[in-house]
Amino acid sequence: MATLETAQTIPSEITGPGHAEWQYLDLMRQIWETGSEREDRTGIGTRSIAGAMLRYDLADGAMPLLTTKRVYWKTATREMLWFLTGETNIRPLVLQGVKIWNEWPHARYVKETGETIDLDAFVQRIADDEEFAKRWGDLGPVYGKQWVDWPTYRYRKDGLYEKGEGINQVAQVVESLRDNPGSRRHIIEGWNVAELDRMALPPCHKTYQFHVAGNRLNCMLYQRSCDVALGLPFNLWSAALLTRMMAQQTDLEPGELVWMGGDVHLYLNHEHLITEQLGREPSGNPRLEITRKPQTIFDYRIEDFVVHDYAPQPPIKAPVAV
Ligand SMILES: Nc1nc(=O)c2c([nH]1)NC[C@@H]1CN(c3ccc(C(=O)N[C@@H](CCC(=O)O)C(=O)O)cc3)CN21
Ligand SMILES: O=c1ccn([C@H]2C[C@H](O)[C@@H](COP(=O)(O)O)O2)c(=O)[nH]1
Repeated sequence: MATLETAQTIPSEITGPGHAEWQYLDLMRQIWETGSEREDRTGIGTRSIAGAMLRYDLADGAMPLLTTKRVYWKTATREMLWFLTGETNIRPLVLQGVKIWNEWPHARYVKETGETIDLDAFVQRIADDEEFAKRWGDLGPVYGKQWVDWPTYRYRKDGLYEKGEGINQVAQVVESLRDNPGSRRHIIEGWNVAELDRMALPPCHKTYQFHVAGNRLNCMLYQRSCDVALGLPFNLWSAALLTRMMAQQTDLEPGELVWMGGDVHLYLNHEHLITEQLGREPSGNPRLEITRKPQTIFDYRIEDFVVHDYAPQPPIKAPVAV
């Protein structure tokens, strides 16, 4: 009875033309129809536009989780928890069955050793052989490292310098949100200019800024480069997830997620995905429940997250551009 009543009273803004997911689908259509075609680093080619913004209200557990294809939110959540550990080796992800970062270490291994090992065999070796993983599974000082252990240097009297203590930006932002909510400096930055050349990929979701409005916590993410078909569904989920965890830790209510993209593109070999997905309509309103309040932002576990009301349309597979 209660369910039926709820179903009948859902306002049209939520299920109909005003569904928040149309922002994503409209962006996809706009890029495909008007984007400028260009060659890109991966050699695949994209259609691309400069600058875009998406806004999602996170009140009442709402999440920007796409319903027009299945998004593997647990995979994205495991990746976020991995960032928060400061880890940059893919082995912990591999051991949890998360495959999204495998292509990059594999490509480096093949390039540097000249050995022709296929991706699955390489990944199996990362899982089985800790020493091998240490040597070949690292992505360099990517997100996790910069977020929780941004390197510093101390200058000595003799003119040389030595390593200082790393900076935990995530912990600092939790503190500043608690102690100085009105600050305009609640920023987590991944773009460490001096270390870009050692990263497998320079950060895409590079700048997170938090904003406290009353008792609500808003988050703005600037993403310099965005693979709209494969990356963005993950990036939206993860940014909203981080916002929710931050809000819980600072006793604030989740507010709005404002996503801003720089080079926002679709890969030319994703045409089948795009055509299929643009023929679908969003439906339903998935919600995230966090079942426990951990001691700190670094103590969340995958079991703490439960998604309700997620009945997506089928997944649409597409190759990732390496
Ligand atoms: N070209 C490109 N696009 C990206 O989105 C991307 C990169 N490179 N490099 C670094 C990370 C890795 N990311 C990835 C990589 C693969 C998938 C992917 O294949 N997703 C599939 C299956 C996911 C799964 O099996 O769990 C999907 O259908 O979403 C998504 C994000 C996001 N990033
Ligand atoms: O979280 C992510 C990580 C990566 N991407 C995409 C964006 C681009 O298509 C590539 C990165 O290539 P660059 O040449 O370094 O821009 O990966 C994403 O969308 N989200």
